[in-house]
Amino acid sequence: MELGWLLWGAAVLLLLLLLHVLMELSPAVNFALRIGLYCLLCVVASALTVPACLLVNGGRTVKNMRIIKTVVKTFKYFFGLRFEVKGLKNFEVEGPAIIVSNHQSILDMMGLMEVLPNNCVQVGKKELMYTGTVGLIIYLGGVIFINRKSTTSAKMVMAEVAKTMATDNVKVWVYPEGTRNCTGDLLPFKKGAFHLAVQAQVPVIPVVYSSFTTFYNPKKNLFTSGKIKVEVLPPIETKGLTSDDVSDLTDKCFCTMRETLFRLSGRPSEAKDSS
Ligand SMILES: CCCCCCCCCCCCCCC(=O)SCCNC(=O)CCNC(=O)[C@H](O)C(C)(C)COP(=O)(O)OP(=O)(O)OC[C@H]1O[C@@H](n2cnc3c(N)ncnc32)[C@H](O)[C@@H]1OP(=O)(O)O
Ligand SMILES: CCCCCCCC/C=C\CCCCCCCC(=O)OC[C@@H](O)COP(=O)(O)O
Repeated sequence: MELGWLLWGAAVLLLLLLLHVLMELSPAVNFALRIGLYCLLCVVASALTVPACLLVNGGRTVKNMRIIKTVVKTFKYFFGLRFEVKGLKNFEVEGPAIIVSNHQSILDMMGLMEVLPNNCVQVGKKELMYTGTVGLIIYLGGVIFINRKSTTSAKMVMAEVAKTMATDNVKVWVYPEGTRNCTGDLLPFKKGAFHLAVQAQVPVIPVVYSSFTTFYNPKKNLFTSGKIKVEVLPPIETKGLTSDDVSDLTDKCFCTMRETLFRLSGRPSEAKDSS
């Protein structure tokens, strides 16, 4: 019996040593293992957090986000990530608001939880519901699911959210690029978030995360430790705006966020580029 345990111990040690050597030798193995660890953490942490959410809050509610946030905020220590946050005071608006931010990777969930204000739900693609325990925890957290393949259905869900935001007093977090983009720049913004803000007559609060490209790049199998700068920008008011103003509002927000992204990432702005 004792020899059996000893052999198991030796086997585990050998495996860890082998993984370490492979990680040192091959960037691809290093990347796959670190992403694998992140996914495993998400799956295991979700499985443990589901019962906590059910016991404390009884079912699907935005209040569960507080529990999820506490858990996810510990993940950064596994990957040597640091966050430098500025402008949290800008979240302190009276009542609901639309929060928009850039979306670079599945790692964004760590940055999201670093600054997430109370009573705030995210808009997510419906496919996330089918990711096992992760889908379950996201459902319990009150995430609003949209079908990106059907504009009509997505618009209907957003219109419903515009109606209930005020009564439920929730903030809604939208990734206006609509998909992940880790190029160090922004994709053109979809207009859903801005229609929502105008329909509900609530401010838009932009949040910008510096580019991950110095420490995370799937194409180059790069995933090391790193620092992420986060800035919560002043709210953009929408009182009195109509659907005719949505394009201008979208453009204004895009320009402000792009300028901030370049500044935070130490990249010269377009204006400086051309001079
Ligand atoms: C324990 C650990 C576990 C971890 C736990 C972590 C928990 C947190 C989970 C967080 C989940 C985060 C998930 C992130 C995502 O999934 S991002 C992807 C999904 N999100 C989005 O796509 C949002 C952004 N997209 C939009 O806003 C789109 O506009 C959308 C509403 C989806 C529609 O898209 P699409 O079909 O592509 O159409 P267009 O955008 O091109 O629009 C077409 C025309 O319609 C007009 N429009 C759009 N919306 C509206 C509206 N609400 N009302 C009226 N009109 C609307 C739009 O202006 C276009 O017309 P014009 O071209 O302007 O004439
Ligand atoms: C029974 C099924 C089991 C499935 C197991 C799947 C396990 C998944 C495990 C961990 C994943 C962690 C994900 C954390 C949440 C990430 C949310 C996110 O970033 O979604 C991407 C979405 O914004 C945009 O998607 P696309 O860029 O358009 O694509």
